Amino acid sequence: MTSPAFLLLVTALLNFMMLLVLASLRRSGLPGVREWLWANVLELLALACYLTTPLNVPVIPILVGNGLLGAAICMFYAGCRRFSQLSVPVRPLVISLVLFLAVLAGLRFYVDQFAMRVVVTSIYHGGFHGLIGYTILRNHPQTRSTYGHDFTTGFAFLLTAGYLVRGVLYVLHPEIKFWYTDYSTLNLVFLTLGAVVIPGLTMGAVVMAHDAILTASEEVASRDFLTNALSRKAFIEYATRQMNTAVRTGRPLSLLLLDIDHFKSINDRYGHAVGDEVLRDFTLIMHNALRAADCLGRLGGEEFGLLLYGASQAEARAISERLRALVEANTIRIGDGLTSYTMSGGLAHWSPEESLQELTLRADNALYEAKGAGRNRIVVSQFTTPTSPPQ
Ligand SMILES: Nc1nc2c(ncn2[C@@H]2O[C@H](COP(=O)(O)OP(=O)(O)OP(=O)(O)O)[C@@H](O)[C@H]2O)c(=O)[nH]1
Repeated sequence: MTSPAFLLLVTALLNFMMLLVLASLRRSGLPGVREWLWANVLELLALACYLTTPLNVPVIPILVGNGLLGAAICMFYAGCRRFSQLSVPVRPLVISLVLFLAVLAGLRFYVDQFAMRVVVTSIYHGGFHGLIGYTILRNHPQTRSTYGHDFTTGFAFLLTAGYLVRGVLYVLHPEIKFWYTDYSTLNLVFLTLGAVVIPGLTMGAVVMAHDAILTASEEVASRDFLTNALSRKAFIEYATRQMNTAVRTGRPLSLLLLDIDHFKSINDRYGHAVGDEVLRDFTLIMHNALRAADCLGRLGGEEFGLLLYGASQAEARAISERLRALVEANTIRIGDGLTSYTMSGGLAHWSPEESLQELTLRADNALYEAKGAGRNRIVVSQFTTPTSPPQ
């Protein structure tokens, strides 16, 4: 038969299993995982204290057990804050826990008020679950939906509601029996819900952590290691997406292909390491000069692609010229001296009937022309409608 003790054992088992799952994330180095692990350990210890209730040593379940469980939810909240790159308010957390335990001690050893203890516990835990839901909701990634964040937020708010209902119920019916000896359906429902609190939240945390790991590895895979510009593959994917958006919105789009002039001679003269430094310096100039929406990709060697979304043909031309002038005016320190380098560019303004390949070909031809015309210049490709062959 289902009893409160049996439910406590099931909770402990669930907890232990989630602890093992969480332990697999220790190596990830993600902030928050350590606190979530501690929350599960503390909950396991709290459950062990509750199981001693029949021994009739009230200090163990009431003060030690509730203290450990209170600390577990504080730890879980701290983990959520650390995971969301927020600081942990250690002092307020400790004060809230001490106050909570002081009130519980008063409600047991000065006036023995079981129902009031349940109300206070419900307010304490309900409040923390509300804070957990709020923290995760506030730090939900802006650009995509993530199941882990949605689940954790929803579950935490649901638990807040559950605790509030329990609190209100005990205010209205203070005659309800002591939980450990109460086999009523209502008590068992509350205990069953309580059993899934930390394991459920931990499951949400694990899914959020997996999402963060996946996002970080996607980011690494899409970036060029040396310059941090987008890799060729990621740039083409990004350009394709932007082109589809431009088709929908009718906003202008330009592609600028950039190439550092005489880069081979920089390598030959100063060595490969300095060549690498020039590549990094070049990317830095671009990133400092561009808007976040303008995307730079390294297409290979010393050739880069820049997608200018939303800029008219005249604007794209002015931006390209400004970038060229910035590179020309820039100096880079090599050993004791300074040196400078230049770049050439081929600019093509997108016409809606053009594919990405056709646009790239035009920009590439313009770049070739810029090199042939003496380098350190931007050549603009003009789109011409292909004429249909005579009938
Ligand atoms: N340091 C360094 N060099 C690279 C890297 N990738 C390619 N290169 C070098 O870039 C050089 C490109 O040389 P070229 O294609 O002849 O171009 P260039 O010398 O800039 O001549 P123009 O483009 O005609 O002005 C080659 O020597 C490659 O070895 C890299 O990641 N680091």
